[in-house]
Amino acid sequence: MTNVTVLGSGAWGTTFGQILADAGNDVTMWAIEPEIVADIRDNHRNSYRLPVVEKLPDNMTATGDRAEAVAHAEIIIVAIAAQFARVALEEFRGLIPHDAIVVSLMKGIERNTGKRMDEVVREALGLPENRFAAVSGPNLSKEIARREPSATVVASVNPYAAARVAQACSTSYFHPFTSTDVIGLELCGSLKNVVALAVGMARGAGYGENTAAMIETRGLAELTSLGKACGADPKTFSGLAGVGDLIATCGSPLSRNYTFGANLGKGMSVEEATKASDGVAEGVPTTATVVALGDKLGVPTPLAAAMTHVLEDGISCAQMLSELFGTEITNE
Ligand SMILES: NC(=O)C1=CN([C@@H]2O[C@H](COP(=O)(O)OP(=O)(O)OC[C@H]3O[C@@H](n4cnc5c(N)ncnc54)[C@H](OP(=O)(O)O)[C@@H]3O)[C@@H](O)[C@H]2O)C=CC1
Ligand SMILES: O=C(CO)COP(=O)(O)O
Repeated sequence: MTNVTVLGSGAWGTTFGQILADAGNDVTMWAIEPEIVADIRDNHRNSYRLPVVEKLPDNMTATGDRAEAVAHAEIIIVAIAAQFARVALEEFRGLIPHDAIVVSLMKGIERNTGKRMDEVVREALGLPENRFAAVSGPNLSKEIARREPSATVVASVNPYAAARVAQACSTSYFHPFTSTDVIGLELCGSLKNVVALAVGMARGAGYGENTAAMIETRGLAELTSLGKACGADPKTFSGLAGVGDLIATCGSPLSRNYTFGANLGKGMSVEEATKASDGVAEGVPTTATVVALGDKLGVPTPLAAAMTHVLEDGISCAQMLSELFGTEITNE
């Protein structure tokens, strides 16, 4: 049994808390909103962010007090919307036990710095690399909340930390694999959201399997070249966190990114799609950072570039696809 604290009680944070509790750990959820804290602590529910679960496990509680939340934590999980992670975590600096492992579940890139979540978490908390792990994979929260079988990847440069986190979140329905490729894992999770926005948009506009497969495959190629240029292990891109998550996210209306894109494809504006979204669609703020990263590293990112024109200039799905093709015939 391990004391685990989850910072952020959104859909995935709460679901992951349930996994950890099912695995036999004592779980403390932290949320910024007092009514979410009270709901989890007193009613064993999170009716605000995860109403699909009727009763959360008994070994799962909540607090809104930062110091109390992390005081006895051996593992601290971070599941906060990526653009707010830094500001939220800076409040925990100095409160984290000196030997706790900190784990990011987040899938996004910080908009004003272009930094990955491993970098943001470590900078905000002053955390050494060997106490950080990232978790990413095809993990649609609502399916896992219903305890449907699924798998994920836990990556850390410290194999002991990865194994410890994997052990803590291993249940009969949730199977973690380990990896040392933190950069690859972070990029897979962040970039597949951009691809899911585009696939969702094509679906919303009424296009079928060929168009979806074309966007997914070109998106994977983009993700792989950018990842390689950042120093990721190319094998990660064909694994669960890469192709696996791409298949899940691009194929499901349970994905907020897919749904956001689908709403754009049906004719909603970015503002309307944001209002309609059931939680954070991380691909939206991440798309422009992908283009900037590609520019910096000299890697073409035609899909992300076309999607920035959707998000910033409101171009249609047909225009986005025509931008993606370009005018030249090239080698695949
Ligand atoms: N849902 C999923 O299926 C999966 C999600 N992820 C990733 O996990 C991360 C969290 O996703 P998810 O839980 O689903 O998102 P939700 O939209 O359900 O929740 C977002 C969370 O961020 C918190 N938050 C936002 N701003 C702040 C702030 N300033 N300070 C503190 N907390 C803040 C919210 O708090 P509050 O509720 O109080 O507003 C909430 O707990 C994302 O990066 C996502 O990509 C990864 C795998 C699967
Ligand atoms: O990352 C996810 C599935 O692996 C969840 O995707 P969304 O954030 O688009 O809902």
